[in-house]
Amino acid sequence: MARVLTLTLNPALDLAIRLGTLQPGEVNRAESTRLDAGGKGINVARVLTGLGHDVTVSGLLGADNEAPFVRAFAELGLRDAFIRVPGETRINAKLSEAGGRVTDLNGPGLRIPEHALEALKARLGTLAPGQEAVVIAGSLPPNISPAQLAGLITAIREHGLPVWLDTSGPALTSGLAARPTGIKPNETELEGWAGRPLETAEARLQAALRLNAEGIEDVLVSAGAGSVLWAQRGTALEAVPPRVTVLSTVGAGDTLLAGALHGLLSGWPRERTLRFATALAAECVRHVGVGDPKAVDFEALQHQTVVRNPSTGETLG
Ligand SMILES: Nc1ncnc2c1ncn2[C@@H]1O[C@H](COP(=O)(O)OP(=O)(O)O)[C@@H](O)[C@H]1O
Ligand SMILES: O=P(O)(O)OC[C@H]1O[C@](O)(COP(=O)(O)O)[C@@H](O)[C@@H]1O
Repeated sequence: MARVLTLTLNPALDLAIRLGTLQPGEVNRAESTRLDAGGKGINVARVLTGLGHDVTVSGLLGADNEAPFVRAFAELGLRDAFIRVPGETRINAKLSEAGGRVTDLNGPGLRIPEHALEALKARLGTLAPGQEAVVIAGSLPPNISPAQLAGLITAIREHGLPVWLDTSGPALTSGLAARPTGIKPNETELEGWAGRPLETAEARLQAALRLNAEGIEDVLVSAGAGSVLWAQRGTALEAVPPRVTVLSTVGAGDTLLAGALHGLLSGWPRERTLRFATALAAECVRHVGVGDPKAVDFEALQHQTVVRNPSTGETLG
């Protein structure tokens, strides 16, 4: 199994709220609420450690409400290398309605003192050697610039490590200039990079292949229940997720990325990797929390995942 470092610059406590139908402007009575340590890099770490990898989590964490994170890291067996910053980590509300609609309300996050980013860079200098892959995932805190993110990617790439980036907007655009090895945009994030709507499968395929040509080896484009497109060094595969009943889509993108990285680090063929990652992400949306490869029907979910060549439509496997 591999050693992996995940970086979450803007973690969050996820407040999962289940309710029948949201009545905006009214008093709503929730069926249940649950607070979990979250943020994209931490979710990726959750999945990877569950799959047997040796995972270190780092980034920038509010010192004033760190307890749920510290507890989660200890329970999951994650090595905690977060830099503590003054203040509280944000709380992101996730509303899941009975009909399957999920609404995310994500906070901006903490302002980061300059010395904390310097401390993180110094820590990365000691953490990076010996890792086999680094994942940088999630939004940026309000006063960390996209250029600073690009600087972090460059510094890690200088250690000769593959870097996967999952972010959006200007952070994605700027991060791409530092040539991460892989990215996992959803359709909207890919359109944000392209600067125009990508309405057809062919337009999304061409955009992903263009990113390959610009030096991004792996481009994994997710589109919810629709499909996953994986362009790798100029050739593409596509998967259609199995049909499942949606309870919470939070963590699905993180699960997809972690599942793909697991296959890559395990040296699996691409078709197996894409099938596994797509099915694991579909498993995730059936409940609160990340995808569980030990789910009793996970084998069946993989069988129900269709993997095909997006150019010819030929089904594989
Ligand atoms: N309704 C759904 N049914 C089945 N699988 C889903 C569904 N929504 C998401 N997934 C799985 O989760 C992956 C990531 O979801 P997506 O919404 O595209 O990511 P993100 O959360 O990053 O926007 C999809 O590629 C798919 O495998
Ligand atoms: O950093 P951002 O973009 O605000 O996203 C943070 C949110 O992303 C999550 O990691 C979920 O991500 P995905 O649903 O895209 O997998 C939540 O835990 C967290 O609240």
